[in-house]
Amino acid sequence: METSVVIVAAGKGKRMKVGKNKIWLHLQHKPIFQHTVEAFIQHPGISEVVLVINEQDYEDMDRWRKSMPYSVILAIGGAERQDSVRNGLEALSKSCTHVLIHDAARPFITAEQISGIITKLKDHQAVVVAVPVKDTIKIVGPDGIVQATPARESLWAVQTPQAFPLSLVKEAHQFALEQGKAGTDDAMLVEMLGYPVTIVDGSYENIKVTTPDDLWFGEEIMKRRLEERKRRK
Ligand SMILES: Nc1ccn([C@@H]2O[C@H](COP(=O)(O)OP(=O)(O)OP(=O)(O)O)[C@@H](O)[C@H]2O)c(=O)n1
Ligand SMILES: C[C@](O)(CO)[C@H](O)COP(=O)(O)O
Repeated sequence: METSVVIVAAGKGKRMKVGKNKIWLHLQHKPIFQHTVEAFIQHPGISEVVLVINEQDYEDMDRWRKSMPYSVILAIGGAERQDSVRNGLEALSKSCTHVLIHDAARPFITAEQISGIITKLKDHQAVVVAVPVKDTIKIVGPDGIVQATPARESLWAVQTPQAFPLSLVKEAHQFALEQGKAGTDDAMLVEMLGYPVTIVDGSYENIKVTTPDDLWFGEEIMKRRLEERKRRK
């Protein structure tokens, strides 16, 4: 089993409202995407890292990559996240058998969570990190009227990483492309092929930095983790 990671960083960051791709914003003096890349690069279970970026970020990203003491493969993203993932999968080396797919915008992923998903992948087809939802979720119609309230016990908020055998996730993306299907995560495309997807416990800290309020929350998480690390030394 040779496991790689595809980290997608080719979004626009529109909801962050800073006029540029949010992955360049800093948390604890480091760009968001660098925290994410380092979580995987330092993990013994990960063989290679493919970072999917915007074409217009290529020059800056190439400069950043050359200044780092580790190797990252760059690939160019597409219009939607699904297109970026597909391009990233194509950039993986021939020896790769399994892949984790992760959002660059989730820099709080830990080594323990990466290990957990890799271990689970040894005897499951598809594995996603998720947490039970804390709020009551309602299905609301376009008229603003509540249509249903699903039982909370069965609702999980799904995060990344999501992990798959490479051949399976490639087949799922190819199927979606041919059928014109879109999924908001990669597991959804695998579900369309009829394969079971298994949950592994995530963390409420593994947020996707999406809106401005996520930045101050993220700073607090990073600061606390750094202090804990210092205390342990
Ligand atoms: N065409 C796209 C769209 C998204 N992403 C990546 O997918 C992850 C999750 O997407 P999201 O947080 O929604 O990022 P953005 O698309 O950048 O945000 P927004 O929807 O606010 O523009 C991010 O790491 C983002 O860079 C990508 O690689 N290619
Ligand atoms: C893949 C994902 O992070 C799982 O929660 C999420 O669906 C990405 O969503 P977005 O549409 O890119 O915000």
